[in-house]
Order: sequence, then structure tokens, then C-alpha cells
Amino acid sequence: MSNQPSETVLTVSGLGWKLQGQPILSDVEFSLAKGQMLGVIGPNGAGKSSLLRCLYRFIKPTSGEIHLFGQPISVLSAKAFAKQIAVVLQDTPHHFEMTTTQLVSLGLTPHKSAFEFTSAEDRDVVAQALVKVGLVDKANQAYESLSGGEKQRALIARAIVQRPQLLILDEPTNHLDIRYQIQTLELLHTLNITVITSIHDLNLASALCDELLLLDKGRCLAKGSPKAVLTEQRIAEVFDVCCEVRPHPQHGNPLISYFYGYDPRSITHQGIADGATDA
Ligand SMILES: Nc1ncnc2c1ncn2[C@@H]1O[C@H](COP(=O)(O)OP(=O)(O)OP(=O)(O)O)[C@@H](O)[C@H]1O
Repeated sequence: MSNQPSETVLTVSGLGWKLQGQPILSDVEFSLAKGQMLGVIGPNGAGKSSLLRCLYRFIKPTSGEIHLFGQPISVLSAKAFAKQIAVVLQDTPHHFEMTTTQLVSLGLTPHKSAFEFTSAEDRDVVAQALVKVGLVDKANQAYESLSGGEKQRALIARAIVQRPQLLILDEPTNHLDIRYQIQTLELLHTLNITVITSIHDLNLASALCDELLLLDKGRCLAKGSPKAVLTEQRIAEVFDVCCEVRPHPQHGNPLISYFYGYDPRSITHQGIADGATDA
């Protein structure tokens, strides 16, 4: 194994975004190493989507810097940006007329000049992406007729075809059943590209992300391994729930069990305080 430090893909420093004078993001700082998968977690309204929107240039931060391979993203042309960053969102425009293959082929666009024909190699890249996401049998089906999970995988295939240096996903597992949630995150892992994704399910994030960034009220409260970030006390404070954290029997990362009917403010760092009974 190499001891070389990993190349830094993304650096975010002092990032802030205000809306009508109200801070939505404040002083967010982190960096992302090549090949890492970073999960952005936090309660509703914490600023996860806003952070990602800054990264894919949908919104302009009020302060701070975002660098991709040492270059400010603000200086990249739209085409250079699309060659390096792919985005998978839930609310995608409707693609009524397209087959799955045509939708996935859109990922080729940043690498093509105007009026350039699709080559045999391009078709091969698209076919391989469909294999990776398990959609070969849906290749000629209308994209709009795919199930929610299949659509999500088609959008990921489009991003694979785009060959990005960084893949940004906003809640890719929302609306997916548990099988597709696990499959989608496992697939992202096997792609061997740098990924930043917002995610609500803390147990999935714990199992499948290399690092987690915890946002609350627009501020970064913690960043590090799932074990470092997902402590009982922090989950209680940020999400206002009562829980127990143990190592997962398979992978050893935190496995969170939630308790019902307890006030999280009644827990101590030893566990649930008054009212708790031993099994
Ligand atoms: N365009 C906007 N106009 C008004 N308020 C906005 C806008 N964009 C974001 N906000 C506010 O900023 C805060 C953060 O929103 P954001 O969508 O980033 O949170 P989130 O962590 O992704 O939430 P969720 O988990 O509910 O998806 C919220 O209070 C939201 O209402």
C-alpha cells in the first residue's frame, strides 16, 4: 500500500451564504481527498443542499473560497466545469422523449465538440455504464417509465459517462427502498471517484461513507470518520433524539439504535438516565 498522501480534489474555506441578510451557511471549511466519499449529514434545514448548490455553482456564496485541484471553481468555463464535476439531483427536468440510453448518453456532452458524432467508443462507454448500474435490460425503455430507483441509477450512469473528477449527489437514496439505498451507495463506492453526497440515513452514512461532515444551522459541527462524528451525545444534541451507538457487527462503524419516548436532554454520557430500565 502506498504511503503517499492523497491528492486534494476539493478545498472549501470560510464558505458563507446569506439570504436577505440571514446566514444560511457560515464559515464552512473542509477538504476532500481523491477517491474519498464524503457524506454531508445534518437535520432538516441544516444547509446540506445549500452547501452542495454552492459546490455545483447553482448559488454564489457570499463569502469564502471553493477550489477544485487548487483552482477557484468560479474561474472555470461551463464546459471545463462540466468535464470535472457531475451532479445527480432528485428533481431533474422531465425527459419525456428519451430512452434510458439517450439519457445516459447526455453525460458525453461535455467531452464533445458541437456537431461531433457519437463514436463506437462512446457507445461502448454508455453500454458499460448501463452494465455498472444494472440497467442493460432497460436500455431502450423510455426514461420516464422507469421506477424511482431505476431513474436514480440511470442518472448515476449519466454521471459515470461524464467521467467527472468529483461527483456531487443531493440525497441520492431518498425515495429508494432499502435494497436500492444500499445498492446505490455501494455502487458509488465501487466507482473509485471522489464523491460528496448529502444523506439523511445516519446508519447508511456510517456504513458506506469514508468521512462525514455534520452540519447544523449552516455551520460545520464535526468532520471526520463515522466513528469520530457519530457519537450518542452529538446525535442527541443535533437531532434531538435519544439513541445508543454500538459498533456494527459487520463493519465496526457506528450502528445507531433510536429510543422512543425519551427526552434526549435526560441522557448523560453514560446513556439513558432517569427512567431507564435494564433488560
Ligand atoms: N432559495 C431559498 N429561499 C429561501 N430560503 C432558502 C432558500 N434556500 C435555502 N433556504 C433556507 O436555508 C435553510 C437550509 O436549507 P437547505 O435546503 O440547504 O437545508 P437541508 O439541510 O438540505 O435541509 P433538508 O434536510 O430539509 O433537505 C433552510 O432554512 C431553507 O429554508
